[in-house]
Amino acid sequence: MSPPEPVISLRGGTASLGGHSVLRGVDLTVEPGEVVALLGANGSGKSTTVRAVVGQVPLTEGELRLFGTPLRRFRQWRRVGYVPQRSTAAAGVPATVREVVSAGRLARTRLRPLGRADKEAVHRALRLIGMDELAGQSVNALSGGQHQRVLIARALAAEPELLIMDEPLAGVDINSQRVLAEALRKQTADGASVLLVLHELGPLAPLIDRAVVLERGRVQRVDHPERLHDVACHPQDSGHPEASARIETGLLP
Ligand SMILES: Nc1ncnc2c1ncn2[C@@H]1O[C@H](COP(=O)(O)OP(=O)(O)OP(=O)(O)O)[C@@H](O)[C@H]1O
Repeated sequence: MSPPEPVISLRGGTASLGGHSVLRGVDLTVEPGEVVALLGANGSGKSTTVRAVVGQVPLTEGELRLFGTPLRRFRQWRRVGYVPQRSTAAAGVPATVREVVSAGRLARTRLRPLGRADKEAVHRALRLIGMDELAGQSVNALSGGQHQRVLIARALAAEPELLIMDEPLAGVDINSQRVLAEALRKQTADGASVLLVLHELGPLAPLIDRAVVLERGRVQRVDHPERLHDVACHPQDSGHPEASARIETGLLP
């Protein structure tokens, strides 16, 4: 039997934005069930890499496959959940938390009314992310961190096999970070694969199988869990006093 195809396979990904070369030959693989973190300093190309993976930034060179299918032929977007870098896309819309999270089912329902399975998936996502008590509240009454959690719940409601999140911890307090870590642990236990852009690993550290560190649009290095765990959890023991600061920029010693 041949091994399963990687969920994401990017080879030599090259892209330009506004006439500037932003990705310069990025290789990135996410195997089924893996949790991969993309780290790196501001402007190193993390968001552009994930936007290329979801087809929002065209590659000028390189090859990208999702679930084994070249991107140009890939149509199964309901298998992919994407949470963009902190956005207020839902603000200003006269909608409740539940309604925004229900939008995560659109790729499955195609504007048909939500069925029982859809409602259950929405309820599960709200509970997973600790927003069930706020389900009936207007999204305009939410704080920035709560907003971020709603967008994460919207992605989870789609029950994606691949979850891609760009800085999901930004502006989210430590308790909510733990809630998110637990939600992700459950997703991966159910077989989901995850690609995360992070500045700090925080409570997500134990979940991460591999960290790909970008520098100026290239992969600078790939780190494995033992090392990540040591540096994230015991920076003072790593022999590098600035280790905890460095992990925030992806510049591990
Ligand atoms: N729309 C755009 N037009 C021109 N340049 C852009 C555009 N978007 C991003 N860039 C540039 O591309 C480079 C990579 O940006 P990107 O957002 O991918 O970095 P990042 O690693 O995600 O950074 P951060 O940690 O700050 O979010 C940066 O130099 C940025 O200025």
